[in-house]
Amino acid sequence: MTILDQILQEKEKEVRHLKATFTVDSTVPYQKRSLFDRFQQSDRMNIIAEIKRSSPSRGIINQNVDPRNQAKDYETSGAGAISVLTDEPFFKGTMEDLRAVREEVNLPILCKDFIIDEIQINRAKQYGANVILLIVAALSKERLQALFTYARGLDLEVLVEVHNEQELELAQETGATIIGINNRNLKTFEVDLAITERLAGSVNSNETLLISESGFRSTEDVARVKQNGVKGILVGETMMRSENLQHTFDALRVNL
Ligand SMILES: O=P(O)(O)OC[C@@H](O)[C@@H](O)c1c[nH]c2ccccc12
Repeated sequence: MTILDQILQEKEKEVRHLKATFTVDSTVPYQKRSLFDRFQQSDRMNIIAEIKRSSPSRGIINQNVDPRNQAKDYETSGAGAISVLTDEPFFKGTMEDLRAVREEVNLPILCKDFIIDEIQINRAKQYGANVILLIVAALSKERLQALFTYARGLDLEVLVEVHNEQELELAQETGATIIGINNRNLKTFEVDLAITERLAGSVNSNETLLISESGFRSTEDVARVKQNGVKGILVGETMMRSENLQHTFDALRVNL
Protein backbone atom coordinates (compact mmCIF):
# COMPACT_ATOMS: atom_id res chain seq x y z
CA MET A 1 0.00 0.00 0.00
CA THR A 2 1.37 3.45 -0.89
CA ILE A 3 1.44 6.29 1.60
CA LEU A 4 -1.34 7.96 -0.39
CA ASP A 5 -3.51 4.85 0.03
CA GLN A 6 -2.84 4.90 3.77
CA ILE A 7 -3.75 8.57 4.02
CA LEU A 8 -6.96 8.04 2.07
CA GLN A 9 -7.94 5.17 4.33
CA GLU A 10 -7.55 7.46 7.34
CA LYS A 11 -9.59 10.14 5.56
CA GLU A 12 -12.49 7.76 5.14
CA LYS A 13 -12.55 7.28 8.90
CA GLU A 14 -12.30 11.01 9.45
CA VAL A 15 -15.22 11.64 7.10
CA ARG A 16 -17.37 9.07 8.92
CA HIS A 17 -16.61 10.82 12.18
CA LEU A 18 -17.26 14.25 10.69
CA LYS A 19 -20.63 13.19 9.37
CA ALA A 20 -21.62 12.19 12.88
CA THR A 21 -20.31 15.31 14.58
CA PHE A 22 -20.05 18.32 12.26
CA THR A 23 -22.90 20.57 11.21
CA VAL A 24 -22.67 23.61 9.00
CA ASP A 25 -23.22 26.91 10.77
CA SER A 26 -24.67 29.11 8.06
CA THR A 27 -24.40 32.23 10.24
CA VAL A 28 -20.59 32.30 9.89
CA PRO A 29 -19.84 35.15 7.46
CA TYR A 30 -17.68 34.47 4.40
CA GLN A 31 -15.37 36.99 2.84
CA LYS A 32 -13.93 36.09 -0.54
CA ARG A 33 -10.20 36.55 -1.19
CA SER A 34 -9.23 35.54 -4.70
CA LEU A 35 -5.96 33.78 -5.28
CA PHE A 36 -6.60 33.64 -9.02
CA ASP A 37 -6.98 37.41 -9.46
CA ARG A 38 -4.04 38.24 -7.25
CA PHE A 39 -1.62 35.82 -8.85
CA GLN A 40 -2.66 36.20 -12.46
CA GLN A 41 -1.96 39.96 -12.32
CA SER A 42 1.37 39.96 -10.53
CA ASP A 43 4.75 40.65 -12.19
CA ARG A 44 6.74 38.74 -9.60
CA MET A 45 6.64 35.06 -8.77
CA ASN A 46 3.84 34.59 -6.25
CA ILE A 47 4.49 32.49 -3.24
CA ILE A 48 2.01 30.32 -1.40
CA ALA A 49 3.84 29.84 1.87
CA GLU A 50 2.85 26.77 3.82
CA ILE A 51 2.41 26.00 7.50
CA LYS A 52 3.81 22.47 7.67
CA ARG A 53 4.87 21.01 11.00
CA SER A 54 5.74 17.57 9.81
CA SER A 55 5.34 15.29 6.80
CA PRO A 56 5.52 11.58 6.09
CA SER A 57 8.47 12.08 3.77
CA ARG A 58 10.55 14.47 5.90
CA GLY A 59 9.46 13.69 9.45
CA ILE A 60 9.30 16.56 11.91
CA ILE A 61 10.09 19.89 10.27
CA ASN A 62 9.00 22.48 12.84
CA GLN A 63 6.70 20.82 15.32
CA ASN A 64 6.20 23.72 17.71
CA VAL A 65 5.58 26.51 15.25
CA ASP A 66 2.98 29.10 16.23
CA PRO A 67 0.85 29.23 13.07
CA ARG A 68 -0.30 32.79 13.83
CA ASN A 69 3.18 34.24 14.11
CA GLN A 70 4.45 32.21 11.21
CA ALA A 71 1.61 33.34 8.95
CA LYS A 72 2.04 36.97 9.98
CA ASP A 73 5.76 36.72 9.19
CA TYR A 74 4.93 35.17 5.82
CA GLU A 75 2.60 38.05 5.05
CA THR A 76 5.07 40.76 5.99
CA SER A 77 7.84 39.02 4.05
CA GLY A 78 5.83 39.01 0.82
CA ALA A 79 3.66 35.90 0.63
CA GLY A 80 0.78 36.03 -1.85
CA ALA A 81 -1.24 33.38 -0.05
CA ILE A 82 -0.92 30.99 2.89
CA SER A 83 -1.37 27.24 2.76
CA VAL A 84 -2.28 25.50 6.00
CA LEU A 85 -1.83 21.76 6.22
CA THR A 86 -4.82 20.63 8.25
CA ASP A 87 -4.27 16.88 8.14
CA GLU A 88 -3.54 15.63 11.64
CA PRO A 89 -2.44 11.99 11.45
CA PHE A 90 0.29 12.45 8.84
CA PHE A 91 1.17 16.17 8.88
CA LYS A 92 0.35 17.21 12.47
CA GLY A 93 -1.81 20.12 11.38
CA THR A 94 -5.27 21.05 12.65
CA MET A 95 -8.35 22.92 11.53
CA GLU A 96 -7.66 25.28 14.43
CA ASP A 97 -4.41 26.22 12.71
CA LEU A 98 -6.42 27.27 9.70
CA ARG A 99 -8.77 29.39 11.77
CA ALA A 100 -5.89 31.04 13.61
CA VAL A 101 -4.13 31.91 10.37
CA ARG A 102 -7.28 33.22 8.82
CA GLU A 103 -7.76 35.65 11.70
CA GLU A 104 -4.18 36.85 11.53
CA VAL A 105 -3.64 37.70 7.86
CA ASN A 106 -5.48 39.29 4.95
CA LEU A 107 -4.23 36.87 2.31
CA PRO A 108 -6.14 34.08 0.53
CA ILE A 109 -5.96 30.88 2.61
CA LEU A 110 -5.59 27.40 1.13
CA CYS A 111 -6.89 24.45 3.13
CA LYS A 112 -4.30 21.78 2.40
CA ASP A 113 -5.82 18.40 3.04
CA PHE A 114 -6.87 15.22 1.31
CA ILE A 115 -10.45 16.01 0.42
CA ILE A 116 -12.67 13.10 -0.56
CA ASP A 117 -16.08 14.31 0.64
CA GLU A 118 -18.26 17.42 0.51
CA ILE A 119 -18.38 17.65 4.27
CA GLN A 120 -14.66 18.44 4.37
CA ILE A 121 -15.33 21.32 1.99
CA ASN A 122 -18.07 22.68 4.25
CA ARG A 123 -15.75 22.47 7.20
CA ALA A 124 -12.87 24.14 5.33
CA LYS A 125 -15.09 27.06 4.41
CA GLN A 126 -16.40 27.41 7.93
CA TYR A 127 -12.85 27.56 9.33
CA GLY A 128 -11.98 30.31 6.88
CA ALA A 129 -10.51 28.74 3.74
CA ASN A 130 -10.80 30.61 0.43
CA VAL A 131 -9.20 27.87 -1.62
CA ILE A 132 -9.37 24.11 -1.29
CA LEU A 133 -7.08 21.47 -2.74
CA LEU A 134 -8.33 18.57 -4.84
CA ILE A 135 -5.72 15.95 -5.66
CA VAL A 136 -6.48 14.17 -8.92
CA ALA A 137 -4.50 11.09 -7.85
CA ALA A 138 -6.78 10.71 -4.83
CA LEU A 139 -10.13 10.80 -6.63
CA SER A 140 -12.13 9.13 -9.36
CA LYS A 141 -13.06 11.31 -12.31
CA GLU A 142 -16.66 11.50 -11.07
CA ARG A 143 -15.73 12.44 -7.51
CA LEU A 144 -13.26 15.04 -8.75
CA GLN A 145 -15.97 16.67 -10.85
CA ALA A 146 -18.57 16.51 -8.09
CA LEU A 147 -16.28 18.00 -5.43
CA PHE A 148 -15.02 20.66 -7.82
CA THR A 149 -18.54 21.77 -8.71
CA TYR A 150 -19.58 21.68 -5.08
CA ALA A 151 -16.71 23.92 -3.95
CA ARG A 152 -17.24 26.40 -6.77
CA GLY A 153 -20.90 26.55 -5.79
CA LEU A 154 -19.80 27.69 -2.31
CA ASP A 155 -17.70 30.46 -3.89
CA LEU A 156 -14.44 28.74 -3.00
CA GLU A 157 -11.56 28.54 -5.44
CA VAL A 158 -10.07 25.14 -6.21
CA LEU A 159 -6.44 24.25 -6.70
CA VAL A 160 -6.45 21.03 -8.70
CA GLU A 161 -3.25 19.07 -8.18
CA VAL A 162 -1.67 16.90 -10.86
CA HIS A 163 1.54 14.95 -11.28
CA ASN A 164 1.44 13.54 -14.83
CA GLU A 165 -0.09 14.13 -18.27
CA GLN A 166 -3.14 11.99 -17.71
CA GLU A 167 -4.00 13.78 -14.46
CA LEU A 168 -3.46 17.14 -16.13
CA GLU A 169 -5.92 16.22 -18.86
CA LEU A 170 -8.47 15.22 -16.23
CA ALA A 171 -7.98 18.50 -14.39
CA GLN A 172 -8.61 20.42 -17.60
CA GLU A 173 -11.71 18.38 -18.41
CA THR A 174 -13.02 19.20 -14.95
CA GLY A 175 -12.81 22.89 -15.76
CA ALA A 176 -9.96 23.72 -13.40
CA THR A 177 -8.67 27.29 -13.70
CA ILE A 178 -6.00 26.89 -11.04
CA ILE A 179 -3.73 23.92 -11.63
CA GLY A 180 -0.97 22.86 -9.27
CA ILE A 181 1.77 20.69 -10.70
CA ASN A 182 3.19 18.74 -7.79
CA ASN A 183 6.86 17.97 -8.30
CA ARG A 184 6.57 15.37 -5.55
CA ASN A 185 5.11 11.99 -6.36
CA LEU A 186 2.74 11.26 -3.47
CA LYS A 187 3.25 7.53 -3.89
CA THR A 188 7.06 7.45 -3.86
CA PHE A 189 7.94 10.90 -2.39
CA GLU A 190 10.39 11.51 -5.19
CA VAL A 191 10.73 15.23 -5.98
CA ASP A 192 11.74 16.44 -9.44
CA LEU A 193 11.25 19.96 -10.83
CA ALA A 194 11.39 18.45 -14.31
CA ILE A 195 7.77 17.38 -13.75
CA THR A 196 6.71 21.03 -13.99
CA GLU A 197 8.96 21.66 -16.98
CA ARG A 198 7.40 18.66 -18.74
CA LEU A 199 3.73 19.39 -17.99
CA ALA A 200 3.43 23.18 -17.95
CA GLY A 201 3.80 23.49 -21.72
CA SER A 202 0.40 21.88 -22.33
CA VAL A 203 -1.45 24.54 -20.35
CA ASN A 204 -2.60 27.90 -21.68
CA SER A 205 -1.26 30.07 -18.88
CA ASN A 206 -3.30 33.11 -19.90
CA GLU A 207 -6.50 31.32 -18.96
CA THR A 208 -5.23 28.94 -16.34
CA LEU A 209 -3.24 29.94 -13.29
CA LEU A 210 -0.30 27.57 -13.03
CA ILE A 211 1.28 26.79 -9.68
CA SER A 212 4.33 24.61 -9.21
CA GLU A 213 4.41 22.73 -5.91
CA SER A 214 7.16 21.22 -3.75
CA GLY A 215 10.93 21.14 -3.69
CA PHE A 216 11.78 24.85 -3.99
CA ARG A 217 14.90 26.04 -2.19
CA SER A 218 16.72 28.59 -4.36
CA THR A 219 16.47 31.29 -7.02
CA GLU A 220 17.78 28.74 -9.53
CA ASP A 221 14.92 26.37 -8.76
CA VAL A 222 12.38 29.11 -9.41
CA ALA A 223 14.13 30.21 -12.60
CA ARG A 224 13.68 26.68 -13.94
CA VAL A 225 9.91 26.76 -13.73
CA LYS A 226 9.10 30.39 -14.51
CA GLN A 227 9.84 30.04 -18.24
CA ASN A 228 6.91 27.68 -18.49
CA GLY A 229 4.21 30.17 -17.54
CA VAL A 230 4.20 29.29 -13.87
CA LYS A 231 3.00 32.28 -11.83
CA GLY A 232 3.09 30.79 -8.37
CA ILE A 233 5.05 28.33 -6.29
CA LEU A 234 3.97 26.46 -3.19
CA VAL A 235 6.76 26.31 -0.62
CA GLY A 236 6.61 24.43 2.67
CA GLU A 237 9.80 23.02 4.12
CA THR A 238 12.12 25.82 2.98
CA MET A 239 9.85 28.37 4.66
CA MET A 240 9.46 26.36 7.85
CA ARG A 241 13.21 25.95 8.21
CA SER A 242 14.15 29.48 7.16
CA GLU A 243 16.08 31.53 9.70
CA ASN A 244 15.58 34.71 7.68
CA LEU A 245 12.22 34.73 5.98
CA GLN A 246 12.72 38.07 4.27
CA HIS A 247 15.86 36.74 2.68
CA THR A 248 14.15 33.51 1.62
CA PHE A 249 11.23 35.37 0.07
CA ASP A 250 13.50 37.81 -1.77
CA ALA A 251 15.42 34.88 -3.27
CA LEU A 252 12.29 33.08 -4.49
CA ARG A 253 10.16 36.01 -5.67
CA VAL A 254 11.89 36.38 -9.02
CA ASN A 255 10.60 38.79 -11.66
CA LEU A 256 8.25 37.20 -14.17
O1 LIG B 1 7.68 21.24 1.58
P1 LIG B 1 7.74 21.47 0.11
O2 LIG B 1 8.65 20.50 -0.60
O3 LIG B 1 8.05 22.90 -0.19
O4 LIG B 1 6.25 21.18 -0.46
C1 LIG B 1 5.14 22.02 -0.17
C2 LIG B 1 3.84 21.45 -0.77
O5 LIG B 1 3.93 21.47 -2.15
C3 LIG B 1 3.56 20.05 -0.26
O6 LIG B 1 3.37 20.17 1.12
C4 LIG B 1 2.35 19.37 -0.89
C5 LIG B 1 1.96 19.46 -2.18
N1 LIG B 1 0.83 18.76 -2.40
C6 LIG B 1 0.46 18.19 -1.25
C7 LIG B 1 -0.65 17.39 -0.95
C8 LIG B 1 -0.80 16.99 0.34
C9 LIG B 1 0.12 17.29 1.33
C10 LIG B 1 1.22 18.10 1.05
C11 LIG B 1 1.39 18.55 -0.24
